[in-house]
Amino acid sequence: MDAGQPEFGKIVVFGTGLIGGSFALGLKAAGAVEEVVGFGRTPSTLRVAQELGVIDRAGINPAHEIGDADIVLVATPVAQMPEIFARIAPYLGPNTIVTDGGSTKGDVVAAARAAFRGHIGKFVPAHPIAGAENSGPSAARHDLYQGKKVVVTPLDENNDERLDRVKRAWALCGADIYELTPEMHDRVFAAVSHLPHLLSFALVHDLAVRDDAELFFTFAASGFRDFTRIAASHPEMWRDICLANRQALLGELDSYRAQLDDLRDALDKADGERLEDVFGIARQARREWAGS
Ligand SMILES: NC(=O)c1ccc[n+]([C@@H]2O[C@H](COP(=O)([O-])OP(=O)(O)OC[C@H]3O[C@@H](n4cnc5c(N)ncnc54)[C@H](O)[C@@H]3O)[C@@H](O)[C@H]2O)c1
Ligand SMILES: O=C(O)C(=O)C[C@]1(C(=O)O)C=C[C@@H](O)C=C1
Repeated sequence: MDAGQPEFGKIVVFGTGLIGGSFALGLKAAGAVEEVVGFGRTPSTLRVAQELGVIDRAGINPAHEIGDADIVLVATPVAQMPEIFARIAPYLGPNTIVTDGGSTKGDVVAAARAAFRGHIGKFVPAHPIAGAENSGPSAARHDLYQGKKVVVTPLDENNDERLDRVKRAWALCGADIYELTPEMHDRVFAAVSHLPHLLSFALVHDLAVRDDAELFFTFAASGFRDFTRIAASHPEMWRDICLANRQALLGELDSYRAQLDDLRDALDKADGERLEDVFGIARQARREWAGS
């Protein structure tokens, strides 16, 4: 690498929203990329992404953009990825590395294997553990990944050079890099991300469909705000995540229902000791986790 020369030449981003856009802005802020080309579902999103400086230009034909790209990041809802992988597979160049930002890994890896076949080593799966309830290019931030974790789930076919390039790109965005297997990843995030989103959507939905919903929302305060921030997240994205990881999520949901049944039983019996026990263990775990 020449002094003053960005580490990456061309980066292609499919899905220039919160996750893809923040990756592009993070690399730009680090002076680590020459050009960012965006592909989107709608021209208006790409126009906004370009106006905001998230991308330098919109791509028109993958056949002209993939072969000389250093990294192709696919950061669309996960159900869109199989078709995108199939579209770009014929055009991978000798140095092209494909990665993704999807919240689930088992389904994404399976889709990549089906599309890339003998070239699967060029696909390095990843998941930034950073985000927000906001979406689209206007939600993208150059510092979204600063001090946050990115989980890479390497494949046996990934060589060290490709793995290191993907890790390096995320590190340049300010992230700390971790590794899990795709299976372990999906089991963990079913519990600590996918279930909480499902519960938050469920609570707000339960209130929103009541005839007197307004009464409840009028008086809902900071506890409700904290519990439900993530219910403002993108429905399509969360539909895809829940369906993609539904086996692990069903397991976590069953375990949570058992916990609720236990609390219901304690309430029914006016068993304050049991309630305090559960609340106490939860409080300590939450405080230790949050460092407070
Ligand atoms: N939001 C989060 O907190 C978060 C965190 C980590 C990972 N993720 C994952 O990152 C991915 C993107 O999420 P996001 O929050 O950036 O969503 P987003 O809605 O902000 O951005 C996604 C973008 O993809 C575009 N898109 C949809 N289908 C497309 C297609 N077929 N081709 C090209 N572009 C397409 C959309 O128009 C949108 O601009 C998802 O897979 C999600 O699971 C999200
Ligand atoms: O901060 C938020 O709004 C998020 O939901 C971020 C969050 C999560 O923590 O669950 C959501 C999905 C991801 O794949 C990673 C991170």
